[in-house]
Amino acid sequence: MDLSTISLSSSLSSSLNQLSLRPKPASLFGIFLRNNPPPLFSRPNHRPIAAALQQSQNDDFVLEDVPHLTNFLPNLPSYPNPLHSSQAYSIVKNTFVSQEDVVAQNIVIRKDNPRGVHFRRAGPREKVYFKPEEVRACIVTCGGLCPGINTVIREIVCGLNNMYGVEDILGIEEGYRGFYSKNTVRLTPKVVNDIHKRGGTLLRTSRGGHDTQKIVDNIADRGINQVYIIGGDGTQRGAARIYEEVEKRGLHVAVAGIPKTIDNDIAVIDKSFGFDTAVEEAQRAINAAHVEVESVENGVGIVKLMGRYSGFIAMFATLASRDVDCCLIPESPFYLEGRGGLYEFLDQRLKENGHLVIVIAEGAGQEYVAAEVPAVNQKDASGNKLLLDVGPWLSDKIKDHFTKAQKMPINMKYIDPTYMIRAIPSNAADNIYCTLLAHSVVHGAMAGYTGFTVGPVNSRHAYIPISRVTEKQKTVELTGRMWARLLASTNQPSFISSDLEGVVQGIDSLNITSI
Ligand SMILES: Nc1ncnc2c1ncn2[C@@H]1O[C@H](COP(=O)(O)OP(=O)(O)OP(=O)(O)O)[C@@H](O)[C@H]1O
Ligand SMILES: O=P(O)(O)OC[C@H]1O[C@](O)(CO)[C@@H](O)[C@@H]1O
Ligand SMILES: [Mg+2]
Repeated sequence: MDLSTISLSSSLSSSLNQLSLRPKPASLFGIFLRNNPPPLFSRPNHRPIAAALQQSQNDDFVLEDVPHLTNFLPNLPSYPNPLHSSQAYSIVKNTFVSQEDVVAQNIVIRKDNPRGVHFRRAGPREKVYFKPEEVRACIVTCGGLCPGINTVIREIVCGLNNMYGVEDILGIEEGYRGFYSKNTVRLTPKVVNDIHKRGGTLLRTSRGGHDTQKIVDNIADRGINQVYIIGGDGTQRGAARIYEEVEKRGLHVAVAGIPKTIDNDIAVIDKSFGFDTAVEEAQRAINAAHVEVESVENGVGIVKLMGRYSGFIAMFATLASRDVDCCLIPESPFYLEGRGGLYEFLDQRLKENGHLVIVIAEGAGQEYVAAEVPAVNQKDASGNKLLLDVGPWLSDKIKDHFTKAQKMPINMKYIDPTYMIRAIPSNAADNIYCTLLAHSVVHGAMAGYTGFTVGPVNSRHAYIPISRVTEKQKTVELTGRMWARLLASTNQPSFISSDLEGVVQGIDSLNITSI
């Protein structure tokens, strides 16, 4: 295959760019961090952390710390954590997380490896920086829907109330613009009691409308002193700007982000809440497609799943199903014609089995669709590029191939369950996950941390600088074992020609860590 005929999809080139040619020794990295802290890197305000940083001079232990209110309000008083007298927590052996407890970002290391990046462990601290009776908290939800948003809302409200005795909790309606264009709603354990059984968000959501000055003016005017922001990468960028403005104004306000997106494209954390529910629900659509196509002659099923820039839902739904013959994702190129192309594969698979199922992420193949339909280049209210609909495009291309080129009629069944999958309530596992997320973020804000997000890093919840989760979108690693497992399970072509394969393998053999 002539390499020049494969225009590297933007997602493939970004995948290959993932493998940066960065020198290994983390001591450079460690020194880099200490001398060039990320924007929200705070000066340590606790003796133990300073000691840890001192320690890092020796063994490249790097703490990516999160800001604390005392960084810019040094005389802020602290109080004993009310959990000291909580009946539920009184039997817990180590109720409080030590200031020295950190979570390692890399847990597969070798004896001589530097210890690398660590984050503060999430959880209750001995001291809090808010009197419960003085807390006025608010919760806002932004961006696309995802299973579990209501569970996070519920557990923030119940966590604040049951663990810390906080009564004054407000809901901001319809995303960021709700701060300055809507009345607030009061949230109590009674109001949120059963919302976890419903999909969507009790507070409604929106895109666009982020006006940092107007939002912070409103926070100050309303006397709000804790802000819980549930949203994806865009929302968290907005949360960072709110935190920076709050710090600039010297307000006693904790700003905390809870990462949310069905695409699971949030960096650093193991996975985003609702992702497992979405993968589970996608099985119903894939199964329906498989039943349809195996019940007719030459049945071809296409199921389009969400995944604007990252193909995690498509990849995991395919691996879970085992009824999928080909999975197409934004990160991996594919081409239709010629040796090793999709048509060749479909011809062969239809001859072998008489039916097949394709799963395609909505962000896959955009450059091919754009080559055939007038570019729209429209953006949504948040500035995200609107996708061209690759599902019907692929369905038509395959139908044309078989009816015109192969003179063989096929039975095409196209299913688009994208919104069905993200509008459902979270499953049991995600409900537990959402509860831990909500408790972690409440403990963090009460302990005076701010400008942070929260999530599991190697399955231990940690406080992560917002800049870390927004610096890049997490994408599927084409040279990773999970994608290899997928290729082995579907037996689909890799669509990476032998010429390019050499390049990708070469990068791999240099044992370059992908960022
Ligand atoms: N760079 C940014 N700075 C400030 N605010 C932003 C930024 N990017 C997005 N926002 C705001 O965050 C909110 C949500 O952003 P967006 O629509 O991109 O969804 P998201 O949070 O990325 O979630 P998802 O990807 O799951 O849909 C919007 O109100 C948008 O105005
Ligand atoms: O919610 P909207 O504006 O229809 O946008 C849909 C997009 O939102 C997401 O669900 C999350 O970003 C994407 O997977 C999808 O492309
Ligand atoms: Mg987003």
